[in-house]
Amino acid sequence: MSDAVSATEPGLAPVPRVLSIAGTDPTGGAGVQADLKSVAASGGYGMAAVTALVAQNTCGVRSVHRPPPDFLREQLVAVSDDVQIDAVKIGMLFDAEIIAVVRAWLAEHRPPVVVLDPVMVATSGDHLLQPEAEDALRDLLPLVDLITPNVPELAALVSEPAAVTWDGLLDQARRLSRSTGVTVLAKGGHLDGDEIWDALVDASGAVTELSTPRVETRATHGTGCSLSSAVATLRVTHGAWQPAVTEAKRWLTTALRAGEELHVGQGHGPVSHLAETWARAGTRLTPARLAEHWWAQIADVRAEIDALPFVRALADGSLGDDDFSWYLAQDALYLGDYARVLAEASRRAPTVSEQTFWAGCAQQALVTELELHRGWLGGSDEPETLPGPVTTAYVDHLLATTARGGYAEVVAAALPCFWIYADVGARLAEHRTDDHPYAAWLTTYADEDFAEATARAVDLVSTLAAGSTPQVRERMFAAFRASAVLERDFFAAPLQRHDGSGPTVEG
Ligand SMILES: Nc1ncnc2c1ncn2[C@@H]1O[C@H](COP(=O)(O)OP(=O)(O)O)[C@@H](O)[C@H]1O
Ligand SMILES: Cc1ncc(COP(=O)(O)OP(=O)(O)O)c(N)n1
Repeated sequence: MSDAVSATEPGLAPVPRVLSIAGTDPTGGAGVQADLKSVAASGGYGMAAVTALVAQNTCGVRSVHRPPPDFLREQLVAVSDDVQIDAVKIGMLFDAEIIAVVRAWLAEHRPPVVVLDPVMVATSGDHLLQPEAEDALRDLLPLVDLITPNVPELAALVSEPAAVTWDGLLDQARRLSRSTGVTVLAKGGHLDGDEIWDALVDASGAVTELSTPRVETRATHGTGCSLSSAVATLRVTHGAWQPAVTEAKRWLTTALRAGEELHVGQGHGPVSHLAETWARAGTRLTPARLAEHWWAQIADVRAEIDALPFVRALADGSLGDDDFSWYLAQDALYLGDYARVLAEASRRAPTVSEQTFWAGCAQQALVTELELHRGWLGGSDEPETLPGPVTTAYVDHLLATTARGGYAEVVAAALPCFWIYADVGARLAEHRTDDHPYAAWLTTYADEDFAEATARAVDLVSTLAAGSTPQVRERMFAAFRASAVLERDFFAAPLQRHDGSGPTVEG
């Protein structure tokens, strides 16, 4: 049975239908293009009526074409004649004639939620509202439910110089809210500091402050547009401003953090509106990239293994017989339980092909265990050596993962024994010479079937991880890394047992 949530499952909140009334940005970072992505990322259905066409990119505005105001009226009426609008976000209005059209339409239709981002001057310094239209914009304010000015916009709306302190900004926001009767979201992004403060201020003077760490990035184009349209959408879902703003800011911070990954433009690039959605769906993950990433994430452990005295002594042949035999005995003990874990992976496997693969690996682990006893350890099928603390810790980790975790975590925990062993083994095998004391053992590392099984195991686990939720993927990686650390300790144990130091399992 699929565990996907049906798009029409009872109990889900209805999808907010959100109309953006704004200008355009052909590079997609600001204006209606940003609004549509922000609405979608916030769970809404986005619509757009265009006020002005702006030739701009991440470096600045080149020119503005304002279509006849009547055509904006036609767009608005076409939407409202047909669609029940749950929220409106208003952005760039450009001049008094456009403002008059929006004002008349709002007065007639009164959508339940109206958010106004009083766009005036772009970061590049270009005017997106003609200065002589500021009075018309002020007159529009009482018709909206939330105003979201940045520092210079708030200053312009209260006809004062820009605030330079947080208290100064709050004071202006209080006065704007009191004079208009409208809640204000004052944005402090233009003030200095490692923390960015924003505040919701309502007409009664009540203030809710919200802070986020400043994201060090050049990708800040369109943050105001994106935040206001996300807030409009989330206000419909949550029914109140504070949770809507809190959620929108959390989302925007993630989008800001991922903005530079988009490599859009040479100036101030856009935020990555859908970063969170892509991460949740694993859209940008391929099994190959994930495998590369996991391998890189254990580079420290792999380097420590290569530097271990045991591995070096095995390579140059200086390893003592006793230590070598002890290592083989521990390996045999480990393999007996490792085979049980692989058999359990086979039992839980979702496809016959995976079931067969893990069952084959379990059988091979047992064959190798028997070969160790009968060949290398000279005789009995029964172990004579007791498991050392690292062997016990490693086996306990695998068995606990099997007991508590799902299939995905079990196979992730099982992977380092293939992958690290094959990797270290391939390098050790290069040291084989005819007179090497461990020549026969080093030959076993070059086994082609094991290399093939390792490649299949890496592919199966990385495919599973790439298709899992971030939570499951995180648990898989934790199980994988813990096994990698225990692999290291397993290689360290034969010589460490002489100096009494124990395993160094990470918490
Ligand atoms: N570098 C940043 N790190 C974190 N949040 C930011 C950053 N820049 C802007 N923001 C947030 O984005 C929103 C809009 O920012 P702001 O720069 O104040 O307005 P505008 O984009 O309208 O000029 C605010 O909520 C602000 O806190
Ligand atoms: C069409 C259009 N609308 C608004 C803006 C300004 O966007 P904003 O979110 O205030 O972001 P920046 O000015 O910081 O990019 C715009 N550039 N274009």
